[in-house]
Amino acid sequence: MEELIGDRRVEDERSLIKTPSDVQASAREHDSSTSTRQTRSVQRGSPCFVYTLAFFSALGGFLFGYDTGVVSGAMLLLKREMNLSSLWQELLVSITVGAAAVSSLAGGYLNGLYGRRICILLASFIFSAGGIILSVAPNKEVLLCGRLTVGLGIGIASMTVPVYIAEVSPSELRGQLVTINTLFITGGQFIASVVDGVFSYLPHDGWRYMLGLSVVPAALQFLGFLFLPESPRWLLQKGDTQNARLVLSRIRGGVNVDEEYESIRSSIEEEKIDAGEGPVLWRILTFAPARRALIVGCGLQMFQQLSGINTVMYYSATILQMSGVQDDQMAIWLASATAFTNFLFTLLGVWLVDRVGRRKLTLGSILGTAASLMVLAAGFLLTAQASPPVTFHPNDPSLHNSTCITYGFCESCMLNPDCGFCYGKNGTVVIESSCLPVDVANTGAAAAGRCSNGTQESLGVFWAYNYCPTSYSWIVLLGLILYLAFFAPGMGPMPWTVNSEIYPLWARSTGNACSAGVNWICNVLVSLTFLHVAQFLTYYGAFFLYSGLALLGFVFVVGCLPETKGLRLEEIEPLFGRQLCSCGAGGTPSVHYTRVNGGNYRSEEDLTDDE
Ligand SMILES: O[C@H]1[C@H](O)[C@@H](O)[C@H](O)[C@@H](O)[C@H]1O
Repeated sequence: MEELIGDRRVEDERSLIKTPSDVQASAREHDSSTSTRQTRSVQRGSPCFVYTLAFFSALGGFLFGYDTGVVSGAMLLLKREMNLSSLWQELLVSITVGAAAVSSLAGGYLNGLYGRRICILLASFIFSAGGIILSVAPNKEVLLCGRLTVGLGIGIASMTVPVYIAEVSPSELRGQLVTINTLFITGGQFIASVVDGVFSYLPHDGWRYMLGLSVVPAALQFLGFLFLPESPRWLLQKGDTQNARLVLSRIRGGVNVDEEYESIRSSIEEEKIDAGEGPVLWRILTFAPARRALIVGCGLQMFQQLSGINTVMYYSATILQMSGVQDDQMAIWLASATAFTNFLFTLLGVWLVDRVGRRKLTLGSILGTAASLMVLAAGFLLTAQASPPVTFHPNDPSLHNSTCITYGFCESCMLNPDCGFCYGKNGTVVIESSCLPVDVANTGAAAAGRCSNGTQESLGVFWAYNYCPTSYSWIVLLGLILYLAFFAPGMGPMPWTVNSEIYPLWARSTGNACSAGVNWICNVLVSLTFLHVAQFLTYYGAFFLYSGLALLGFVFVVGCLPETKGLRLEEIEPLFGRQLCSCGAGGTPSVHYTRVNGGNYRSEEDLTDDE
């Protein structure tokens, strides 16, 4: 070991011999000292340029949100105009998420090799090409091609943008600026729902505008990034020291960047030794602190999706319909209201992240998410228990072969996606109710019988697809609002923010690629299985399940997520020097990684570290 320490410079050693508790103590110091933060900002100069960089990069987040959000409204029109079967509808929705999963993994390799800037340019180019293909598509095969193309863009953007923003931001603004990316994701989802609403009134080709409009932000981002710089950390890693210093000083508003530059440079020197030999993923898996960071990063992304955000968003229009909004045209605007609430509460997250820190924000958010899911589930449970019986059996011979007419209660009827509940009302009491097959081209009406024109309040006929009339809808609505209020500020953005900062530079691209891949894979899994889970466990069972998974996530965060607020990216690695699932705890670590100018040397206790 002595030989290894050898002739390296002593000053590097001083800054790098840190135990995890030292680093956490420095985080706490930072926490308590607002004046330090202010002094740091003054030293850093105006963050105006950094905000510009964050804005143009976060357009990638906007496109991620827009392209995943816009498809639901576009599909309503497409299925009629192109006569799409449900298999084609599912294909068009899930191919984008599937392609994002694959390209986020590939994005790790591209990021390491060509840099963040090239990857963002590539993503915006792909987004533009995808938007053009979608807007001119003559048939469903070309549409599929376009959806696949935008998915490739989303995957690359989703893993590159947070990394780029984290690497250009000063530490005291990093949390806020990376979280702005998630604000743009939810903003993109909201704008997509408004665009869906506006163009749904066009009799023809409305979907072309919905899908094609994404070209505008994509082209803006492409043009912007032609003039914006590469991440100074990536430049330094590639040995381009001159440009790295220039870019850093430009980003920091021309103030003296010697200290920051030196700290990044010496950390990169250190990492050359940490990094070892072989493929990066292998090196991450065999180097304990990087491996632990990867487990924490992937775990957070997994629990984000397993808490059911995309299911709740998707199901929100129905939840709101349950609460009494019967007008079908309204459904699309109701989805906008949910998307707006998600956006609004993400804004709260931007405000909180550098004030309360990542750990507290995530803990509060996931606990509240679990509790709100229980409220949602309880609402569905009460609704199921009070489910109205089927009392009216229509004589129409075309219905005799339908399984829908075999159901005795609304609950079992609505759990079959081919059926809906048609009923009348006497005050608040449901009367003359039947279970009828749904019109496949328009789920707002039955295929035959009294409800074949959908709900007609003037005639006293009501059509409920996917839900049952209930007086407990207020509990479900309360659950939905609480869910968004808790999820959006913490569990929505924190997995992206934390992942952008916990890996050492040599492992950052690959670490983010893997965790973004986990996010997309879990996203596909949850959305593809939701209807089956609901049929098997009923809706309340499904939401109780998500709530249980969120509680599991809470335990994971309590044990494993260290606080990274206020620390420089180079100061974060030692936080993962202790055994996994004691990262969150204070006190003296049982395992020491002593960084002596170049290596993380395992102390004796570490030999027992086998997480
Ligand atoms: O962080 C985002 C955000 O919360 C979105 O609303 C959600 O659709 C995405 O899946 C998630 O990754």
